[in-house]
Amino acid sequence: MNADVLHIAVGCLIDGYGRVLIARRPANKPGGGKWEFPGGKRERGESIEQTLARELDEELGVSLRATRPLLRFHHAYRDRTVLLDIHCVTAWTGEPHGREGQPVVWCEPDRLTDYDLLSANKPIVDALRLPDAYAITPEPGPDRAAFLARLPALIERGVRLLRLRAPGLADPVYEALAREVAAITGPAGVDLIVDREAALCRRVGAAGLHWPAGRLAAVASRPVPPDQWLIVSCHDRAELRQAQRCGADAAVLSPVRATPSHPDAGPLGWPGFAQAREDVALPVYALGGVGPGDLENAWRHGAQGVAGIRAFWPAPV
Ligand SMILES: Nc1nc2c([nH]c(=O)n2[C@@H]2O[C@H](COP(=O)(O)OP(=O)(O)OP(=O)(O)O)[C@@H](O)[C@H]2O)c(=O)[nH]1
Ligand SMILES: [Mg+2]
Repeated sequence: MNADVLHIAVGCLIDGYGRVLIARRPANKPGGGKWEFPGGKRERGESIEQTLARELDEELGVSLRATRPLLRFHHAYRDRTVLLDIHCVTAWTGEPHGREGQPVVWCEPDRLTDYDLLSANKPIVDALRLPDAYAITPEPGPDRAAFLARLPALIERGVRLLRLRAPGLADPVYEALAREVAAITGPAGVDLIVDREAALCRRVGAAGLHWPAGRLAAVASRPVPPDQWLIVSCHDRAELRQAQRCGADAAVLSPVRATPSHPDAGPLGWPGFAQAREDVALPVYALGGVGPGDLENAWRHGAQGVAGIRAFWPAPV
């Protein structure tokens, strides 16, 4: 690693209510007065896990018990470049407090944007707000009532992010169905992600838009406002990087394994997945022959979580 790059261990403590701990940086440090996730610089001879443990002890007075990687990316500030190595911390001992006199706050992920965070932290906030599963619908088929009747079971299973994928439907038919799906998912707190036009996303009251990488590359600017998700389908590192440049919030990278729906696409495998998503400042879901049972493995390979159709979609009721 370049010696001029500061390697930083960052810890996102998550409590039993799903809240995250943030701290206010002292005025005399770079980015003073802004909010951050606790952490600090790796010292010579330390592993990044050791740095994380030391920094969270020094800054918060806690001992780590369970962590997992969340994101890892470079960010260039005007005066310094950092490699942020971000981990979720889900178990610890000790009561976290600002040991260096810094104010600390427990914050719901959706409220993090109310705080003036360090400017590198946008992807971290997105990763904390997004769930670890992204469910995608199969083609709805001719019986729309039967299709809609399967949604409650999906919600029951804890799905919080759902893409309505129906390439076989004409635009007006798709839009009408999207409204019906939104009427079920909205009250249940599920974020519905739609395909097609950004204006359709607004009209049906969806939470965001899903586009293939090529479509995003062809427009001049991000097609949705900051309060709607923009999730992009990618198949390699170049597409992920481009999605990041074009202002995407998250990506789906596929196929991890060969699937019946895409038998000809060469699978990435987990090492290929990890390599392609390395140093991309976006939460990236793994797609293609994976499901909830792959979650731990997906995290270890740099994924936000798993995405899929078959693995999530309940059997007909
Ligand atoms: N801890 C932390 N650092 C971050 C975050 N985001 C981000 O860009 N950084 C950058 O990473 C670097 C972290 O350095 P730090 O000041 O926390 O380092 P430290 O705890 O070792 O402080 P020290 O220099 O007083 O010993 C800073 O340049 C900071 O701007 C974040 O969320 N948490
Ligand atoms: Mg620090």
